[in-house]
Amino acid sequence: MSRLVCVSNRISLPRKSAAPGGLAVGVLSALKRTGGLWFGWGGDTIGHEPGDPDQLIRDGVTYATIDLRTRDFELYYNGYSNQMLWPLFHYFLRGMRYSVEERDAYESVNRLFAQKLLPLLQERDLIWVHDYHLIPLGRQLREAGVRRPLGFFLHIPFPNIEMLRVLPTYAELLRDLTHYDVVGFQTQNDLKAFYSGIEHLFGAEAIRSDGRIRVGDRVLRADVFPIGVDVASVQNEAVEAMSSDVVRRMYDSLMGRHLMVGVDRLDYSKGLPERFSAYQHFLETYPENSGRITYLQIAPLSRSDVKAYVEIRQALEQAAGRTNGRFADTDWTPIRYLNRNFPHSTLMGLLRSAHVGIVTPLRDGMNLVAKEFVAAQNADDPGVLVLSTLAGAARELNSALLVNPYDSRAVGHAIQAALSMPLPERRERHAAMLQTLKRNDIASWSRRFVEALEKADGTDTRVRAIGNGS
Ligand SMILES: O=P(O)(O)OC[C@H]1O[C@H](O[C@H]2O[C@H](CO)[C@@H](O)[C@H](O)[C@H]2O)[C@H](O)[C@@H](O)[C@@H]1O
Ligand SMILES: O=c1ccn([C@@H]2O[C@H](COP(=O)(O)OP(=O)(O)O)[C@@H](O)[C@H]2O)c(=O)[nH]1
Repeated sequence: MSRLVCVSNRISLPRKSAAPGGLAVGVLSALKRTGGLWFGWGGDTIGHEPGDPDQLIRDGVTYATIDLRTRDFELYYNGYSNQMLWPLFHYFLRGMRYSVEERDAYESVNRLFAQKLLPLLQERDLIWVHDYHLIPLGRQLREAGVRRPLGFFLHIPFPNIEMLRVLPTYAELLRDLTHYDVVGFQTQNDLKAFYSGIEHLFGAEAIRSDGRIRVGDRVLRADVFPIGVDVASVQNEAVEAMSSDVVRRMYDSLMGRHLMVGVDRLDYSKGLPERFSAYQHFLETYPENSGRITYLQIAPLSRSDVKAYVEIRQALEQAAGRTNGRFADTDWTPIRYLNRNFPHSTLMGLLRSAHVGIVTPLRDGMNLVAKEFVAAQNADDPGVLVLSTLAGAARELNSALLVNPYDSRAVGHAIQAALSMPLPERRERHAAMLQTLKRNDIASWSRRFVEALEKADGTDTRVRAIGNGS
């Protein structure tokens, strides 16, 4: 029997409320199914010298955390990961900057992760590395002698070679990815973009007719593994949260108005200023909605030390203030804008209470909130999802009202269409999306990826599954 080892920059410890990020939600669900080890940065402390990992065991999952030095946090996390790779991979060249010092810190923090992880590894482990912070980790582990199957999953979009080439070290990045046995992406588009890079660097002959990639004596599998949600658990959370104090108070405060909800980390890729403009456009074009709709935007702060995130925060405060200043009445506030995070279960209740779920990122790897909105609905009287075509989730949720997030007029129209959609159409769209979500849920995401890793191993290494989840 093998053990699953997940590695990610940030991990979500069970004693804390879940970190507001899809990666943490997804990895935790995967590990709860199979058991295993989750290794990474504890997520909220910096400044300590990284020693031996702290370990905590809960329900078959071992959480092993290390600290990050302040300088590493600055250069590796705020710098290279979030001011170079994040904007580049989301096609925002404007917010991007390259620094050799940050690139070196990225490399050395990956080496630190490899060094601290190595003593925890066991003979039959399957190792699954997550996301852009840790691309070089596979090579580092190979250099340290690890021969076990190594998988990598990218939670964010992968840029086409014409965009990737902007990165001075794009060739190293592509080469690093070839040290894994399985490389997974959210969508077919991301996979195609990866192939464009492989072809550019190694020639078309590196891509075999079965889609596998051959580089030197290594053959790897690249494929699409769209992350999903635990539909039953979201539904249960949502139903239970409806009677919680927070959701009831919010519901009562609506006084019968329609509710539109958005939930996004405060990140420029989520398209919040454009969404606020679209809402303003909607209020101007359809004035009959004045006083009859409340837009609740939950936007927990994220990466607050990075300049672009400070700027977006200021811009949004002003935009929300402008809309409320212009349209509010003595008994009505058009936008309720909250910079705080909520427990996952409470959020599911808020999503269930909404007539409209608004998810309009300018670019997003997947967007789990879009999937959770659908899963949380009452199937007899479901709300309507307005979804950006530029979110990975749009590939599967094609019965949502799909919009271009830059087109504020179209988004405004979609909000109006959502509010006036007849019940039979709402049910039909919701049923189609729910079926897709059930077919491709979080368990099938992790099962498919782990099976691909097992095949890479070639021996009987099947991962132990806890309970009867799989
Ligand atoms: O850890 P942070 O810097 O606070 O950021 C939170 C996470 O954001 C990103 O999430 C991505 O993964 C989701 C699940 O696959 C996906 O739905 C979403 O589109 C992505 O943006 C980031 O990729 C994670 O590494 C962060 O932990
Ligand atoms: O206050 C919050 C805000 C978000 N989330 C969760 O964080 C995840 C966000 O994932 P998504 O893929 O939508 O975006 P990301 O933040 O990872 O880019 C979803 O599961 C949300 O339900 C949460 O639990 N509490």
